[in-house]
Amino acid sequence: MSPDTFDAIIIGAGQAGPSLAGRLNDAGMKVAIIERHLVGGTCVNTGCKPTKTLVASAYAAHTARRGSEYGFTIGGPIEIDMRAVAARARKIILDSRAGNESWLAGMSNVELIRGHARFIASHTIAVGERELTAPLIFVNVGGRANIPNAPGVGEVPLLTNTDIVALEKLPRHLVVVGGSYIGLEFAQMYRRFGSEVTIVERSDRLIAREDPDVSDEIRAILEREGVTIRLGADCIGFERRGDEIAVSVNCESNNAPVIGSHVLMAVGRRPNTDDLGLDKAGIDTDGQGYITVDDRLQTNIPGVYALGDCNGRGAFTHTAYNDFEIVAANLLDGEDRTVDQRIVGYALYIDPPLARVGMTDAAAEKSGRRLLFSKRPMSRVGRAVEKGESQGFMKIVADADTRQILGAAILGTGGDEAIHGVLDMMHAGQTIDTFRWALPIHPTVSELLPTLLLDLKNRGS
Ligand SMILES: Cc1cc2nc3c(=O)[nH]c(=O)nc-3n(C[C@H](O)[C@H](O)[C@H](O)COP(=O)(O)OP(=O)(O)OC[C@H]3O[C@@H](n4cnc5c(N)ncnc54)[C@H](O)[C@@H]3O)c2cc1C
Ligand SMILES: NC(=O)c1ccc[n+]([C@@H]2O[C@H](COP(=O)([O-])OP(=O)(O)OC[C@H]3O[C@@H](n4cnc5c(N)ncnc54)[C@H](O)[C@@H]3O)[C@@H](O)[C@H]2O)c1
Repeated sequence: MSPDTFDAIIIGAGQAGPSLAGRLNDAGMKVAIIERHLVGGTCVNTGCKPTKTLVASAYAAHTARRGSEYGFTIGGPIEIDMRAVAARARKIILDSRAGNESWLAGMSNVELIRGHARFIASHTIAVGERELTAPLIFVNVGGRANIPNAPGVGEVPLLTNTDIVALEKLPRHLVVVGGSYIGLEFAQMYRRFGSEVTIVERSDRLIAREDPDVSDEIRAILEREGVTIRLGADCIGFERRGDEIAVSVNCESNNAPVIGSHVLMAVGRRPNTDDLGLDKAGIDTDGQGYITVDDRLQTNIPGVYALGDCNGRGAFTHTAYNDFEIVAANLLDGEDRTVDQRIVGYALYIDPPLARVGMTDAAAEKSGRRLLFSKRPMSRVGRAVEKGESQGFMKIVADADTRQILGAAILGTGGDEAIHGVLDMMHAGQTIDTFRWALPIHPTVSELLPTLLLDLKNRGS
């Protein structure tokens, strides 16, 4: 049987694949896009979309409970209907997935093939009985929750993001293993829905890739809402206790386990590359299974590219999408775009959100530059005070010699939007002296960014 020939094959219909299919289709190329599970991938079905939808429900409930602070009362306690909450998320998922599917169906040169794809040679893919070949192959297979090999794994039910976004029952006590993006978003959300929540984190602080002041403030925000935090959990293990699960935190016998009704595992992701036949194609990976790519996202095999979470160069929807933009610009528009040109920002959607761009203070200090710092509490941001949401702070670190912004964090209301002012200035290569003269709108969180720049000082001064 000779393989079906295409101009391009895309494996995975997540955050890069469908957009790339669209561009290749418009260029008149014959394209196969292969999806083994749900069109839209993680973000649409079990990641960003359902999570942010659930965060919105939790925020509404939290604000309703704070009614008296705003001058209104609600006739009775706030009751959460988890079936209705889950149904709202499900609708947004299904609408988005259907939108993606009809978009792909409308591409006349693109065939969507359902099934698990694996390489059988460097430019040949098998899907079930069918074989396909193309000079260009784009791997966009994403990742899944990593479940570590700890005592009790396989013996007790453990939830991942896939299960928890569809939960229709309120846990009595949710134990969240991992205090980073996934763990923190679900921890606060479920506390607001009414569960008892404990975060169990191995490191000695939450979201340890951020600066310590960010970790400390996030901890304080969560503790104010009644989330229990157990840090330094270096000996995770699970055991059934009747209907509940005992999660051991430390191995010392005097350290009591946490007893929960449900356990969410949020200890990182692993790439979906172990069942892809990469060895048959001779495609290199790193020690953790991420596909090795150059700055133009090409693997060691010419014509084979890896985009999105599976290349280890980003772990966000916007980095996956930007991978598509880079590859499309280089192949179709005659541009020369590279991954190292991008300045990455991201947001952690607790409330208030943490928005970040560029370097942390710690990374800036390590770089050996002469630095300027500025920090302002959200209690001195009028818009935050007026909204009754004044927890957190905003801060910027800049290079004292080049006068360029190196990084910023806004842990505060509206921070996920306001950070783009900094991100855009950094992208445009502008200095603090240009940004300082931008005329912002009052009252906004962004209006304090120029003021923050005026306050930049050496750490000692
Ligand atoms: C709970 C959660 C919340 C998140 N929230 C955010 C957020 O707010 N903002 C943000 O930027 N990012 C967020 N992310 C991360 C974001 O979802 C991912 O970075 C993004 O989905 C990566 O896109 P991708 O295209 O690389 O992979 P995916 O979206 O995972 O898509 C990969 C696709 O490939 C398919 N596939 C895999 N192997 C094969 C195969 N062999 N054959 C055929 N098909 C295959 C999969 O079924 C899947 O559909 C979140 C993630 C999680 C888990
Ligand atoms: N808002 C967003 O953009 C968003 C939201 C959710 C997820 N995501 C993406 O999903 C990815 C995965 O998120 P994540 O939070 O699962 O992973 P992560 O890699 O960001 O953090 C994992 C956390 O688990 C801890 N940990 C690891 N092993 C442990 C153990 N045995 N016991 C206790 N703690 C342990 C780590 O110290 C770390 O704090 C992120 O890289 C992120 O890009 C993004």
